[in-house]
Amino acid sequence: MGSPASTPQEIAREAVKLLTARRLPPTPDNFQAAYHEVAGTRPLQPFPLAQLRQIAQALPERTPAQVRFKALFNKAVSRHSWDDLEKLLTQNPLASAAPAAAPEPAVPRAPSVPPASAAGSEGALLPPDLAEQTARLIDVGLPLVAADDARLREMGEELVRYLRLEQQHAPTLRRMLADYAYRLSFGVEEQLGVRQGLLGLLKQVFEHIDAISPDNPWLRQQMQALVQAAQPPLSQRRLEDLQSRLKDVIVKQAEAREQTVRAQALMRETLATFLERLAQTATSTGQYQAKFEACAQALERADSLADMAPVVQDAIQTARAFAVDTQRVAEELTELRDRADRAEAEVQRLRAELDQMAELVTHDLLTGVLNRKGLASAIDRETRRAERTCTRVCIALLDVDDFKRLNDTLGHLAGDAALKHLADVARRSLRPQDTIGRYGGEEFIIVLPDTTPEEAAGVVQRLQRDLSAHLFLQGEQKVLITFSAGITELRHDESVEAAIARADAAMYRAKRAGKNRVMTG
Ligand SMILES: Nc1nc2c(ncn2[C@@H]2O[C@H](COP(=O)(O)OP(=O)(O)OP(=O)(O)O)[C@@H](O)[C@H]2O)c(=O)[nH]1
Repeated sequence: MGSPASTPQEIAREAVKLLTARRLPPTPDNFQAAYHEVAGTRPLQPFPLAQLRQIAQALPERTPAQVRFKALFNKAVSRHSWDDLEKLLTQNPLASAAPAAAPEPAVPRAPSVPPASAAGSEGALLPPDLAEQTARLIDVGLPLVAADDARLREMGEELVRYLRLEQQHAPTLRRMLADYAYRLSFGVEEQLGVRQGLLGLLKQVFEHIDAISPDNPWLRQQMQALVQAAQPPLSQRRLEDLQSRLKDVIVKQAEAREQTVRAQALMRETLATFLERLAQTATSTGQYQAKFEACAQALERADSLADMAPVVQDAIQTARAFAVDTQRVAEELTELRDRADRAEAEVQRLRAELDQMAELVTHDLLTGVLNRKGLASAIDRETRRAERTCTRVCIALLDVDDFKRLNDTLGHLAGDAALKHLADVARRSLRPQDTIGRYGGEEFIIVLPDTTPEEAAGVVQRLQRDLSAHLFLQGEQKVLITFSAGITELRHDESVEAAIARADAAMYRAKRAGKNRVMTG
């Protein structure tokens, strides 16, 4: 070889010579190798276009992030750009954080996290307060979202632990958050499905109970209220109310069923015995009557004392048998009376038992709101909740104005309907967390959790406005129902009775001040 080749033509020529000298066939690969050897350069690997296109085709496209990743991959391949491919494979979160196990299913994902270099945060540390807030956010939600998913709970707890370390590495945190969010999206969807399914089931159960309920207007009304109450949105209070109403329904149903069964059994038994005795008495009386008549005829026909003697004997025997039979009937009747007495005692006992069961009922029969007993437990529950959550709870005592006059002019039934109207408007007007109950006669109590006396006054005044907007209809007549109210805050260190007495005193002040107003005590 002379002076080193410097132009491509010279290099090519030298390369051909080299192939000839080595007796190698001039294939493109051999020529390329000889060319680089002469030029003293590194042989370039050809760009594996076909193989990369094959890989691109196999890439999944189930999530928006995957679709984006595939588009970028295809673009880099079309441009034969190793640089773009390298960037894409090393910096894209989808490539670096993809779960090793199953491929990602088609679930909506949060917009993908920008590449670390783009965010300029590679290796950046999270401010401690932000880390703690994020940890709390995840920690607080875990019992709900991971209740039925042990893996999600594990991932959440791991994330919380990591966030509570002294420092967090941004790419690691990004990966952990992406994995958690990905799994969480399933968990939330599952929980929503379960919730909807349960509500549907509850509604079906209520409708079924309604269909088999005895024809009792109160029960029917309660069942309809239950079906209505089992609609979203649900709250803990609504569920407690549902539970308490369902208890009432169960007690009432048991009561109605037992009463019916007992009454039917007693009636059937008494009737059967009565008919049996009637038949017996009729038969035996008829038989004796015939015998006595036969004796009388024989006596008439008898001419002598000797003829009479057997007839008399027969008559005496018949009379004795009649007496024995009568005695037996008397004894049986006494036994029947004893049985009736025992049945009566049983009915009394049952009635006492039913009275006891009625004690368990927590809702007012007329208006459907809580009764005194239900109110007592609602107040107790809210007081304890307020203590636990360090919040305030108020009660408002409402007394309908001039109710006696309404009863006197429109009748007692209209008075009843007016109370029901008030309860219905109140139920619609009050906030979901408030509870109303009938304290007695024309008095109602509203329990207002997490409320100051001023806010409570606002709630009650809104109810007054709603009552003016929804007049009570009695036939053609529109009647305005007003009430006076006393409001007080429940204190932890006093009895409920003391608080009610204070609300009552405030309510009386409202009456004296001209009615249809609210006072705080
Ligand atoms: N229709 C009906 N009336 C009731 C019921 N409970 C109590 N009442 C009547 O409510 C009336 C209350 O009368 P009062 O205590 O004099 O009060 P008022 O007429 O509302 O007068 P003020 O309270 O001073 O506005 C009485 O006549 C009771 O008989 C009920 O369940 N139905």
